[in-house]
Amino acid sequence: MQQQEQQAPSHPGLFKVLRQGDSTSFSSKLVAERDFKKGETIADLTGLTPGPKRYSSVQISATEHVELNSDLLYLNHSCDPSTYLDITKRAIVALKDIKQGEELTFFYPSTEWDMAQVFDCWCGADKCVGKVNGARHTPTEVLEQFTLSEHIIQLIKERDSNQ
Ligand SMILES: C[S@@+](CC[C@H](N)C(=O)[O-])C[C@H]1O[C@@H](n2cnc3c(N)ncnc32)[C@H](O)[C@@H]1O
Repeated sequence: MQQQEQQAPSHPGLFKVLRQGDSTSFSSKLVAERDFKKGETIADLTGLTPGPKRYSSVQISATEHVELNSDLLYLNHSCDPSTYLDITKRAIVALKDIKQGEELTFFYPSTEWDMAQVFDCWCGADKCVGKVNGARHTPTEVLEQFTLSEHIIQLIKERDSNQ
């Protein structure tokens, strides 16, 4: 899905898009509209549609990618993420207690093996990985610090057994 222009919020009361910059700066973000407890399901992932790998897609298996078709498009990457995408349960889940107004983020290599759009991370976390290009390009000891999707765990095993 392309950048959304002033559409009705997809998840009112849960999170909203904070639009900033222009469409080429990719600087908009998603913020919580209420508090969430660690482990809480923030929302189910519904309305997913299959498609090619793109900057906006999420990988759901070794070979499949989907578009989120909601404000979740604006979920940025962080190396100290506040959420993870539980691909098995099709849900976005809080990784820590989140306060209203805080940004919702996830660790992109937790779902993405080899990303379509590589970028230098702006998160500033102590353990920031720097260049974000997908789990394929990230050392196993770094990935092991994060909550990862089953398909990424499997792909890491295959990579490491071939070395
Ligand atoms: C699906 S978009 C996320 C929403 C995006 N911020 C926007 O305004 O459209 C993914 C893109 O956002 C940017 N992005 C997300 N997280 C980032 C981060 N931690 N550091 C730098 N750029 C990031 C990158 O350009 C990435 O390819």
